[in-house]
Amino acid sequence: MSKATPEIVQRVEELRSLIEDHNYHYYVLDDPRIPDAEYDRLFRELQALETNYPGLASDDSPTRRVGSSVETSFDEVVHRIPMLSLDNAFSEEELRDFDRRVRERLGTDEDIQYVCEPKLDGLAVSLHYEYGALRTAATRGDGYAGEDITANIRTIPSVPLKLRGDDIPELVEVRGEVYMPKAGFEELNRRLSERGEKTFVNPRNAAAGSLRQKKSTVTAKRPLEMCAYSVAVTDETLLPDNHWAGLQQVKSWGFRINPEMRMASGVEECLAAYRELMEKRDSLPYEIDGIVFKVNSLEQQNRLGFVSRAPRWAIAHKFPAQEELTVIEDVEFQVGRTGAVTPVARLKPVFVGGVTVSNATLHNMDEIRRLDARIGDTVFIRRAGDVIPQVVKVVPEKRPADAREVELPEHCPVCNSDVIQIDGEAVARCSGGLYCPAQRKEAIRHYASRKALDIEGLGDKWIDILVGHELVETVADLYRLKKQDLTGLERMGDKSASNLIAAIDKSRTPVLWRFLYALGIREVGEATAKSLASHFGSLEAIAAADEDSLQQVPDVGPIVAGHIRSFFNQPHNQETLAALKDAGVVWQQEEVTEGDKPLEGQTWVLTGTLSEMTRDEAREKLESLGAKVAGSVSKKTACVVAGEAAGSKLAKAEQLDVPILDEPGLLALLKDHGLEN
Ligand SMILES: NC(=O)c1ccc[n+]([C@@H]2O[C@H](COP(=O)([O-])OP(=O)(O)OC[C@H]3O[C@@H](n4cnc5c(N)ncnc54)[C@H](O)[C@@H]3O)[C@@H](O)[C@H]2O)c1
Ligand SMILES: [Zn+2]
Repeated sequence: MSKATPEIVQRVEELRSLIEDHNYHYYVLDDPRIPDAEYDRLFRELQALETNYPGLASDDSPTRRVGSSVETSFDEVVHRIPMLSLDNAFSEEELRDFDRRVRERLGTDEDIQYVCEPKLDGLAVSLHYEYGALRTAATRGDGYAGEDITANIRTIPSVPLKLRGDDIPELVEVRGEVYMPKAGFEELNRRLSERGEKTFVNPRNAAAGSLRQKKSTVTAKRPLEMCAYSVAVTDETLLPDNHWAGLQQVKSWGFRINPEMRMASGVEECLAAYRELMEKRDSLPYEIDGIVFKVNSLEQQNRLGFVSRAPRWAIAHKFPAQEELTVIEDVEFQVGRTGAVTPVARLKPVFVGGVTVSNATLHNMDEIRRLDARIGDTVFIRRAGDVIPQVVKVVPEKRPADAREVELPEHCPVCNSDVIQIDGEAVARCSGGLYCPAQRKEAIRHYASRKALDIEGLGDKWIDILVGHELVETVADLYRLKKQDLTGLERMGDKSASNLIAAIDKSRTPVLWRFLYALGIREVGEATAKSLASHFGSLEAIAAADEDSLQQVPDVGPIVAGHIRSFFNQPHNQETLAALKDAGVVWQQEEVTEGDKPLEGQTWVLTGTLSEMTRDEAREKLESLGAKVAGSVSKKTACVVAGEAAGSKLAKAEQLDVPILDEPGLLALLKDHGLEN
């Protein structure tokens, strides 16, 4: 063995202090500064140096100790039996080595019986029960003493406060993992980020942060669960002689144990269990970062014993890391089909979660500001399962001097229309909705939809074909299509081509509100389109109105007015409207069209005096919605409109249980159907 050079001595010192520092951020602050994979590399580098240069070994080294000594406001709990860590295997080879060492130490060639347990990614807790009642709960801390978190533990529903069953030993210690299921983690982070608060990097840190709250009322609101994975009692004869049976005992006392747990005989079965669990990893409702193999026989466990920080009878075979560090090389903006302009980080390619990742979403500008992410920054990338990779954290210490802030582009990178960020909305949008190629299919789909121009047969399939063959770029192109353009396209027969052309043709004379709605202006739904149409009377008037005049219209507030204005301000949208006109599309201010008679088949009765309109006007309006207006009330009457001083007809309606509407009710109904007074 060679003697350590000064460089090596220095590196060992450096690694020790780095690791101590990372331990502090991870275990005490629950806010790691580097991903676990990165930490594990530093740890292994130190382990390797200490093995190669035994002269450098030291009891103070983090490789000999567990966790981090904690100085917190929690009371200290000294562990009766130390709470150790686990050795890791990162490859099949390392697992085989472990199994070989176990057999050598036990002096046997026979297959070892192992219990395979998912390695839940949370934090270890130790629970003490006296006479079956929960007394104290502690975190692992530095392995010898942890924090008293009894009040917080009590808020976790899967922790029994009293053990079930009869012959329970006087003193029982159950250990297990407290963790936060994936769904609860996503939800918690969503809530935190909405409030602009700091989010958790992963479910493990969220679980630790939640359990180590000063106020147990906060912990109670966090979705924590617990699974037991070991048990100890003062009198060992009271327990079965193997780990598996011990866990069944714990289960019978009312604890949850992990349902994926199984037995394996020999290392090959362990490796098979590893592969199977790995397959399942993404579909489990909680995060696991590997599988723990434990020698089942307690007698064998005792013979194997411990080294400084871990038992010799167990090992954690790790899964590929789901978090890694990389660098944001650039941020580009993508335009979605509804015009949302989304920042995407271009990354220095990094292998994470089993694949090479070179892009990650940054969601929106608020998220970038919350993370304080800049181009050039070193960041944590997280890729768990099929979820799109996310930037979860910036490492501020690694920010280069020339890091650049991310700016929202003023113009759509696809169509060059203005990008609009409305106050109070997180998402920025391209305002060239009618023209923008990124929004093309969605714009056509909306234009043709039932409530808009109702072009029968123009569904996703046709839209894909028409756009794919570049026959249609904007909705105006629909009206230039000829049958011969369509026949022969992907299985489209003569008949369906003729039908489509006919359906498009039928849509040339829409009523104004439908046309307005069909334009797909953000936040202009059916009701708003109706209000706008009846208020302004023509598209030209709406296009020319300023934000103040737009806000005169009921249900148009500043946000909607902003969207309308920016839509009509876009030259490309104006061109498309002109092209529609050229193509012979005429929109008309006719209030109710054939087929849009919501009161069809109903008989209404008017009684009493109305203040806002005459009875004749009310009758006309109801008739325009399809109602028949009659003079007397019967069981068949759909509704009676009762104004001031209504008399016998109202009484009759009440007697017959016919619905009654007062004047404000009538006005609201008419307004809903675009009939303003
Ligand atoms: N990113 C950082 O800065 C940083 C710092 C310190 C530690 N870490 C990470 O923490 C880990 C090392 O910490 P560790 O000492 O807690 O070891 P560990 O997490 O690798 O293994 C021990 C722990 O596994 C857990 N566990 C889950 N299921 C279990 C089961 N069925 N049986 C027994 N234990 C089970 C227990 O909480 C136990 O304490 C590494 O993954 C390391 O990357 C990261
Ligand atoms: Zn655009």
